[in-house]
Amino acid sequence: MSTLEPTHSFDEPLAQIREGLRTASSALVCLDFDGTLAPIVDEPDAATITPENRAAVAKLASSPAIATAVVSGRGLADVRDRLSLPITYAGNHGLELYRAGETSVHPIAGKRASLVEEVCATLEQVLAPIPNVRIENKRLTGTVHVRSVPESLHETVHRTTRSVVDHVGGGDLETSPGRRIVEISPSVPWGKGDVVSLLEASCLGDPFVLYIGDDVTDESAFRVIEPEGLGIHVGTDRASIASCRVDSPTGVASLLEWLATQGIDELTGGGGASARAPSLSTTSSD
Ligand SMILES: O=P(O)(O)OC[C@H]1O[C@H](O[C@H]2O[C@H](CO)[C@@H](O)[C@H](O)[C@H]2O)[C@H](O)[C@@H](O)[C@@H]1O
Repeated sequence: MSTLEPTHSFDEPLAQIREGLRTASSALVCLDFDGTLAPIVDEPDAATITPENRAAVAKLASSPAIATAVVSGRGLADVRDRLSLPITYAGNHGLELYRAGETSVHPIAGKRASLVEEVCATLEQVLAPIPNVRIENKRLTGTVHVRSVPESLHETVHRTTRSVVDHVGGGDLETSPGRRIVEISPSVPWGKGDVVSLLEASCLGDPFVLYIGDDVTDESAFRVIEPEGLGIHVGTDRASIASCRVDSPTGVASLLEWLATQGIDELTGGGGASARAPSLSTTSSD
């Protein structure tokens, strides 16, 4: 288990990325959206990728040597609209995937969308008295937001959500935690880690894989890519199994900008445009 403290020199993770890129035939860069490319905000609809992150992802997308994917808990159409860049997108924690012009949906999740719909509709009614609670129906999954709900009512929201999910879903749906949210998903053994493995398997040769994310659902992706690849946790508010971290979406932009310039040169053996080294730090193990 990793802890957030102490942080060490920035040279070690960068050296690992350089080495990984130098010895790989391709690279896969996977990015979470909320809290990674976009700062966390109170209103989910208002989340926006920072201009720096957009510019860096666009640069990465233009490199044939690097496959870039956004892997989000948001619905696929929602997250695609928020970037509108020609890359791969996995929505609903990997239950739906858009790549090379084609969309695929996890077959069991597709069949359980009506249950998610029913849970969301029920929660809209039973949670109506809770101030500022927000229910996001993402078709294959749902999210109950408590960020703006008074702290004293969080436990009520969590308990009510679990109870409705058990009642309507009867074992076909489950709940899991996120950043001031309760996620409602089909109980299938498929998450961000699985979709990242799928993307890795379809890369040319033996790719170097980087995954950058801030939320608990990103941990499954860190688990599948390390130690050959590198997991980068965004934030300072909780422990992560990722061996490296940056402190905010601003730090993510520096790293992506570095990847899109010097990183591509390491991968392709180019001469090297220089970019300022990003502020990466390693996290030590307990
Ligand atoms: O996997 P992600 O792309 O990080 O998506 C996870 C959830 O992100 C969104 O909620 C989070 O961001 C909101 C906007 O900043 C914030 O208000 C909320 O508290 C966060 O949990 C999104 O609304 C969810 O659907 C995603 O599952």
